[in-house]
Formats: sequence, structure tokens, C-alpha cells
Amino acid sequence: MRSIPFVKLQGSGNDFILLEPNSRSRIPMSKPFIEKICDRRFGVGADGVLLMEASQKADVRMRIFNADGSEAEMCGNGARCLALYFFHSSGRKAFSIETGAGLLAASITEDGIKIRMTDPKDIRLDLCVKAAGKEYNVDFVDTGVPHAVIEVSDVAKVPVTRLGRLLRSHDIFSPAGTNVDFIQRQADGSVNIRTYERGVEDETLACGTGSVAAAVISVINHEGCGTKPHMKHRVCVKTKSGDVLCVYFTMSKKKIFDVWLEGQARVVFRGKYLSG
Ligand SMILES: N[C@H](CCC[C@H](N)C(=O)O)C(=O)O
Repeated sequence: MRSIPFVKLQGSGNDFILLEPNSRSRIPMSKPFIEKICDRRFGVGADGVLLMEASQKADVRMRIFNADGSEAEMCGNGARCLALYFFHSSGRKAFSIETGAGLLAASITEDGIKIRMTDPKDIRLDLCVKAAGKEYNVDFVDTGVPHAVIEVSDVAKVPVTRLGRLLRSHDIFSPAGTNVDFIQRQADGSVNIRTYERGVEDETLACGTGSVAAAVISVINHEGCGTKPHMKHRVCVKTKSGDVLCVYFTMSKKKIFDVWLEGQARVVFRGKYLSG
């Protein structure tokens, strides 16, 4: 029986187990271990596991494992949670984070935690995706991890788990698969979002990279692709948990850069996981 110290954190309801640096050396990050510790009845329960490691390129390296044991390139809400932990443990309010998708910058502000995300890439608009006998108009963007975005008239009515599961594994997104975001743009330009997350294989209460994808696609579809040089955008994204994430970015001649994700994160509890 091994006692593994951890910190449980959540960013807008997207929750993570952060394994304290000194505890990691004793455990193999195997799929069975991650599935068990993330199980909401037999384990601690979380959407994923975060590891902090030493980095040659940044102040810290973040690795993110989804609840099904798969390792993802990056995690926006996970980065916000890790930033909060790093601030509590180091007192620093600004630092860099290395991820599988590239370098992030984190800063702690009075409004919450801001993460400079990687620039969106591989934008593909108006994909016609056939699934279960229906056709869906899908936009795709990689915001550090892949996201398929579908605009709907009312997110509350979307069968997110059923439809998300269908689209998540569609051939058009193989072999990596994709996260699936259903978005509803409001009259004021804000966006309501619900996300089916790859690797959690269910709807989560919030998704950071998904909120960035929603903001970028919503602006492209409704305000155009940056006709004016260096247009700055701020999009409020209301998540399933009710928390609002703010996404800031600059768009110029189809290039999108200087992307920031801002919102609250909390330490929920500290504990010791007894791994049998
Ligand atoms: N499930 C995602 C990784 C976590 C992304 C999400 N939790 C976020 O906040 O960005 C994937 O496998 O692509």
C-alpha cells in the first residue's frame, strides 16, 4: 500500500489531481493507475491528472493525463490550476510553463489566472460531417489540442454525450480524435459552450482550450477573418458550470495570436491517495 500525496484543484469545474513533485518518483503513470485515481467512486475522482516536472525551456513543465489514462498535449484549465499551485508554493505571480503543445505564460491577477495559450492552428471551416444519418456543419481548430466546434441555437438542448461521442471518433478527425464543443453565440457576442472531452469521454463542466476554440470560431464566423489589421477581441465564454472564462486574442489577416485565457481556479483539498 503506497501513500501518494496530491492536491485536488478545479478550474471552472474542470477538476484535476496534481501529484506533488516529491510523490511522483514512487509511482508509474500507468493507464490503470490514472483510471483508478480519477474514478469518482473508487478513487479520488477528477477529469485528469497533472504532473509538474523540471523543464530546460520554462520555469516548469506540465504534463496532463486524461481520466482514461491518455496523455494530452496540453490543457488550458489544467494550466490555470497548475499556475495557482505554483503561485501558492513559490509566491511567484508570473512564470512560464512548457507543455506538449508549446510554451505558455501564466500570470496571477486580481481577476483570476491568465494563461497565454499557444496560437490556434489548423483551422478548417464548414466541414460537412455525416454521423448517425445526419449531416453536421463543423469547424475545426487546434488550440493546443484538437477541437471540433458546432454552432447550435440552444446548447441546453444538445445531447452532448451522445453526439459528442459520435463526432469525437469520426474518421475525419482520425487518428487523434478530437474534443467536441457545442456553442451558442449571444447577441452581445458572448458564447455559451458545452464540451465533450476526448479522454474524459464525457461532458465536462468547462474546457479551457475548448473555450478558446469557441471564441475564435465564433468571431471568425460572425465578424470575419481579420479584415482590419491587428483587431483585438475579448470574448466571454459561459461554461456548463456557470463560470465565465474570458478569451482575449488579436486577429490580423487570418492570423490569430497573443491568445489569453482568464478565469478562476481553486485548491479544493489536499490528501493522500492509498494506492494498493
Ligand atoms: N481532454 C483534452 C485535454 C484537456 C483539455 C481541457 N481540459 C482544457 O481545459 O483545455 C484532450 O485530450 O484533448
